[in-house]
Amino acid sequence: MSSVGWAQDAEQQESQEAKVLADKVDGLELTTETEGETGQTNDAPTTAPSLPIAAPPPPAAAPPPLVANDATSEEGAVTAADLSLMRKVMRKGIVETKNNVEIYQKDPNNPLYSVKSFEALNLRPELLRGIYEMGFKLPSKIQEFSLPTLLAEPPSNLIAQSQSGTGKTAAFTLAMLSRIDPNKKCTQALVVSPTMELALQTLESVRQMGKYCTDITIRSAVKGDMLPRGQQVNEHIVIGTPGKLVDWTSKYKCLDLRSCKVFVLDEADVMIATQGHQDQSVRIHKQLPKECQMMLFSATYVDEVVNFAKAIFKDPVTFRLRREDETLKNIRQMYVECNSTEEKYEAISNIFTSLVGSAMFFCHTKHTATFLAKRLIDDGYQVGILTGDLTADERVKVLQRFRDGTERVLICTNVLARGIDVESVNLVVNYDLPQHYDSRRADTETYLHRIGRCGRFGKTGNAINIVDGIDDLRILKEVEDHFGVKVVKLDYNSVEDIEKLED
Ligand SMILES: Nc1ncnc2c1ncn2[C@@H]1O[C@H](COP(=O)(O)OP(=O)(O)OP(=O)(O)O)[C@@H](O)[C@H]1O
Repeated sequence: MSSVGWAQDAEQQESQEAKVLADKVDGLELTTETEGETGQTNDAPTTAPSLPIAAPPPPAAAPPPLVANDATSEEGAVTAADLSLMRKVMRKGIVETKNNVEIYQKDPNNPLYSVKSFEALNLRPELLRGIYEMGFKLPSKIQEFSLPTLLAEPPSNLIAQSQSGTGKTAAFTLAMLSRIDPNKKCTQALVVSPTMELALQTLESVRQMGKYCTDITIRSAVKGDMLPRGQQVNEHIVIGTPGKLVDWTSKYKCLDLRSCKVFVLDEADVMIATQGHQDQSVRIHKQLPKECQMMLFSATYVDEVVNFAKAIFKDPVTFRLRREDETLKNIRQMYVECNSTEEKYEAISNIFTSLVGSAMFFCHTKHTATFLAKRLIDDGYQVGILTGDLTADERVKVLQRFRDGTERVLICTNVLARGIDVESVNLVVNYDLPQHYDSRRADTETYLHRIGRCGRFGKTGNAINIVDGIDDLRILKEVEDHFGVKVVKLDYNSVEDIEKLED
């Protein structure tokens, strides 16, 4: 779904998806929103939309009491011994995590490694104050590499790849904040994100890093944001989704990009690879001045996407990873073999029972996510569910509850596969393996992004794939071959394999 081929025509894609998935693949906000949601209105002014401020996540090592199914099964997909192994592995991960970052930042082969300090990157004192207050000590590799490139004069365009959770957001945020001239009251930087959740999360990161740049203004442009009729956006930084930004720039003409100096395409590969997003991104791009600096970031890129980007963005500096470096060693990848939907459910409820920390369970469709959430809730488990079916307000609330630790399990679709950063998440479960439903091949990019919701910035993470049948085993094998990794079967006999995974 995420990369149906960037050259594929939108109609063809829609009809294929309609045929293949009656209940619709969820994950990307492709459509232009309805006028009521998007347009200018005569409603009370909402120029500064109230946005959630991320609360610090609860300590991961203090799991709340389990709700139901506390007894572990002795038979079936996951045995009691497997579960106790998993609990042990997860607990061990939480203890190790505390010391990981400092160790990793001294290892030249690690993506968090750096030789320079933030001071040596010539950042403004206000920005240094902001990032030190966030607890950052040293830059990661992508920050150390990209910031000097992005801040050099004349500005260069950049296409950058770095593993999930290695600080790409801070890299472009610091560059963007450095380039704003607060004396000019107009939009000077635009960030385009594939989903509302990611746009709002980025907004919050920019707020935190820019906390001491008090003269810089920021706003979102996502589903539910409205402007009073006739009002123009004049915030220095605007962060939004493509549909809303196209509406504001082309339809309502309330966002003028002629003074924009920085354009960030976050999750650039999916923005280019998905036809609807590509069209919208190109439309926005056309309104930017020629000299506007382009910054493209993602954890995954296929060659066609990079070639397309290189053709559009003038002389970009490119920073790519080798395939074998794309996966993070601090995420243990495992699988559980099941033989029916019933066994899948049993595995899921057992995993729930052994949970330490927080988890995201990924389903391919809204329909499956709803089914799974309902069944778990009926059985007494406390879970959150987030799919594209919810209203903007509901989505914000559900994610906030998960960040706060009110629910420790969030059942979701690919809407949350990319970019979402919730510190307490130490387990990702693929209830459905990510695949391209047209070709039935593994969707390796989505796989990487999904598992990247844990194991962030040096933390230890666990990914469990629920495998049901021969097709799933084949998909898992494709994942292994693509990344050159071993996904270990979760059973008691593989304890050594599992513990070895991150050594
Ligand atoms: N230099 C740093 N020191 C400590 N923590 C950092 C540093 N840079 C970023 N972080 C933290 O690491 C986490 C992951 O960063 P971020 O979300 O930017 O990763 P990313 O590379 O954009 O991931 P993804 O590919 O999933 O979008 C965040 O919580 C962020 O605050």
